[in-house]
Amino acid sequence: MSAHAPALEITGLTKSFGATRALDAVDLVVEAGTVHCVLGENGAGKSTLCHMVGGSLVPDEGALRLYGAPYAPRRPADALAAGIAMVHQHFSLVPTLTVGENLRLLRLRDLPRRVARVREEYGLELDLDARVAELPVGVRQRAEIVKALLREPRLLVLDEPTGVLGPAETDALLATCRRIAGSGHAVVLVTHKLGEAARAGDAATVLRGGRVSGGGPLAELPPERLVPLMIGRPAQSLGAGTAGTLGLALDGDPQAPAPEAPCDEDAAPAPERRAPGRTVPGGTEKALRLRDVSVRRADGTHALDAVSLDVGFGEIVGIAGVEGNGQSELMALLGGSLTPGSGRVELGGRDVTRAAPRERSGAGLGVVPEDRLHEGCVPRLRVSENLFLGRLDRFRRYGMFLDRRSMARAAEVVLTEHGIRADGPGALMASLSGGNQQKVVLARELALDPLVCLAASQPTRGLDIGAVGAVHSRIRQAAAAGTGVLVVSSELPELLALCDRISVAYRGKLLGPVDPAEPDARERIGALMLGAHASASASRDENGSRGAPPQPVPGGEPAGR
Ligand SMILES: Nc1ncnc2c1ncn2[C@@H]1O[C@H](COP(=O)(O)OP(=O)(O)OP(=O)(O)O)[C@@H](O)[C@H]1O
Repeated sequence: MSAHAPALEITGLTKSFGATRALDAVDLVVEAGTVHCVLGENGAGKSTLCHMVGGSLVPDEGALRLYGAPYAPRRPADALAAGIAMVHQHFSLVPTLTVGENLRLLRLRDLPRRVARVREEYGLELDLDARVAELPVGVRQRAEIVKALLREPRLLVLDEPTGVLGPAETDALLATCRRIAGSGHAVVLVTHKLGEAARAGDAATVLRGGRVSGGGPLAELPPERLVPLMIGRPAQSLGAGTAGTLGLALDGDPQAPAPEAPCDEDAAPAPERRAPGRTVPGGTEKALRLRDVSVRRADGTHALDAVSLDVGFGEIVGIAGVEGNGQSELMALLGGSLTPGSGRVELGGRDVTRAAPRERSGAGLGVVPEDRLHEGCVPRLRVSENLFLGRLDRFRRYGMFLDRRSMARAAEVVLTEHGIRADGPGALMASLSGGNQQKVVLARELALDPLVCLAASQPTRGLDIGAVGAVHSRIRQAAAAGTGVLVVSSELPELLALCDRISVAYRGKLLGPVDPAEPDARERIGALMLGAHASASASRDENGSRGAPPQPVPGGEPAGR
């Protein structure tokens, strides 16, 4: 190892998958003692690059050097042996085991000491006895990060680690990155959030269509310069709501007209903020109604505790809250994978409490789950099949044969409309980049006919800065057409920009609601997230009935724990 050699030096890295050139002669230098951000739109090649550094993919061409020495990993074990730890977009923990059992699989010496060190040094807490399958994705992600840090790596590669983390966890992780860099090691951080890059990064490389479109020290790359490198249009073309969701403060006019080049947002124009309270006549019926719904966990604690919630036709209702306060169970309940112990779920006045998932989507309940790869799509099926999952009968001839050609044609239209990058409708879902998989699931659920209610968890998680605005526009359009929309999000700016009202999940209850138009909405939601009841009305539940007011606590622990 040479004293001044870069931590990682990549030259001419090239990788193709069939006809898709995912990376094309990419050069990148990560200096030791720095955090290097890799930025770029969905499908730009960021994960492919991480996989090659981590040894799970072998380049077609190009070379890597690690701290000055040639480095050519053929498998993940080679990367581990070289002192590289990876946190990928998709989870690697075994879901049926506990967190502790998963960590023991690493066969590291001194495991308890290492766990204690990571806890103390980085402030990353973990319940070692919790079963991974029962953890919210944010906590699972934290476990993945702890697992990587236990190896005390000299290069840490994080592929979009903060998407599933709450604000406090994100802060802790970014501080962790800085600490690793401060100790002379290096971090490669893939993110869509320019605010995070600016806070934690020293330098950046931007990829576009598999090539390097620019880069340099982040001090010299303000958003005005980075955004065009990433998406080929100016930063001002992103609306203020989109910018907020991405943790990006934009100078200048956020409502500046979009450029002439076609883009996702052009395909779905909509105002940045909708008029509140718009409803479609529907009598007293609601698009979605939950009444006194309770769900218990295996240990007997309440994941949902007598929750009542109404989503009117044409209304966008947000659910904020620290992850682990019942949001996952609420989504599982709406998707039909969880049946409540008591209570009732109605869709447009129809009882769907015990309806199977297929029956629900047939009745007009669109669900975008938080873990779309495992719950929202079938990775081994084609993109076209995933787009029309549950509605394949539409393409049957004589009641049995699938007309694949007309299905592919219909899928092509959706891919273009939603700006989904895939090697055609026949590509396997597993071959799409994470952001493009997300777009497929959203496109499918938005296309339900009828669409009475759309329940979406973290709808813009993992999407690039161009796609976030397009998804917000589509959600507003669906509401304008009369669909009731429920958005569960850990991004408060996203909820404030989109919703007519916001409730807060806290220990299995829904507190509020809060009107996002109120000047102190952000503070009130923040207080409710910590269990405080910001005002007398805020401690009413969604029915207007008063529940037992929660006691303020120093931190939003998971429900019932
Ligand atoms: N195993 C594979 N088979 C076929 N194509 C693939 C495979 N893996 C990646 N690709 C393609 O390579 C391109 C780059 O994908 P990659 O996952 O690296 O993008 P990304 O920048 O990480 O995107 P995102 O921000 O959405 O995660 C995409 O067009 C993707 O469809």
